[in-house]
Amino acid sequence: MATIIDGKSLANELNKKTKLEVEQLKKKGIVPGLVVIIVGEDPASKIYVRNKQRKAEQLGIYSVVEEAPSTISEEDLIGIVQKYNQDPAIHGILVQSPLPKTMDEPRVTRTILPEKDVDGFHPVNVGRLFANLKGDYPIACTPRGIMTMLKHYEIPMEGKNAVVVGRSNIVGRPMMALLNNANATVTLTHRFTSNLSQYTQNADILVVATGVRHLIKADAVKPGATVIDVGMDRDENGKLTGDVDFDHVKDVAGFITPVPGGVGPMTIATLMQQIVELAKWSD
Ligand SMILES: NC(=O)C1=CN([C@@H]2O[C@H](COP(=O)(O)OP(=O)(O)OC[C@H]3O[C@@H](n4cnc5c(N)ncnc54)[C@H](OP(=O)(O)O)[C@@H]3O)[C@@H](O)[C@H]2O)C=CC1
Ligand SMILES: Nc1nc(=O)c2c([nH]1)NC[C@@H]1CN(c3ccc(C(=O)N[C@@H](CCC(=O)O)C(=O)O)cc3)C=[N+]21
Repeated sequence: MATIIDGKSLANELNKKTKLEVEQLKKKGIVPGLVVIIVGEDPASKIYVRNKQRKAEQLGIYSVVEEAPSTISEEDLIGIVQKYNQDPAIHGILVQSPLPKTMDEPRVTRTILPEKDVDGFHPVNVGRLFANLKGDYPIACTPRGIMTMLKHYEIPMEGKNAVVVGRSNIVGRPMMALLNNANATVTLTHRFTSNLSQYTQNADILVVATGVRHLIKADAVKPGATVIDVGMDRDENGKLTGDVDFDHVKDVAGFITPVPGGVGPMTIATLMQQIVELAKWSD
């Protein structure tokens, strides 16, 4: 049976380090500050935002939640972002995704100053990542958190076959770049990939982020592979589950992340890590 990658306990460790960093910064008179901007009333989004705020407060990070109605205009939303661009108490700005369909989400993202872009979604930061630039810049939290897990469990990446399923700007694309920068041979697959399992069966590292419940079954996984499940799906009883058929894949894989308790907590912990880094870099 596979080793279960314990995202929750790794996230706890990372959060402890972050808390110490916050204490150090406070001695220098810097209080890391985060604003989460949420548009509309989606209950799932609201829960995530509340979780982020609670975690920030636990770690001593100053945290603001800005709730806007779904009827807000794009100009007014951009106005809110600009207000926090100017606010010296705020080091990280997160606009919760997705925005209402009528909005040009990339345009809103571009309005965030790259040095306050805690999600790493601004094209300047995406460009830095894709060019594998060294130096200090934010990176999308979910893929970065996954890299932290892979490193912690000493999963070899160099020269390995990595397959990413899903190509969103939040997960799949930055994941592709990070694995490539770590010298894996990366294949990026998506909805139009024909014969998906032909690729996944060849993966030493398989990262799945589609939102399709149990898309990946045991016969699609190479024995001994590392399987990272980003999906946050609901089964017929409303229970949280992933894009990977965990109960069967765990008998084939070498390492596997559970849902919940895998990638999710690492995403939040990485977000906290990155606010503190942004605060440090702004000094
Ligand atoms: N735990 C965490 O921290 C996070 C979890 N999530 C979860 O991860 C999942 C994915 O999120 P996100 O990346 O934002 O999703 P998106 O909906 O933005 O993207 C989904 C991607 O999956 C691809 N896809 C859809 N169906 C298939 C299929 N049958 N075969 C192969 N590829 C397919 C799509 O392809 P195409 O581009 O061709 O349409 C697309 O690239 C969701 O469940 C989300 O809730 C997301 C972010 C963070
Ligand atoms: N601008 C922006 N940045 C994001 O990082 C972002 C976003 N928008 N929109 C939505 C997705 C989703 N996302 C998750 C974060 C934590 C958990 C998480 O903590 N999950 C727990 C369980 C939570 C539960 O029980 O419901 C777990 O997997 O154990 C899940 C999903 C961040 N996202």
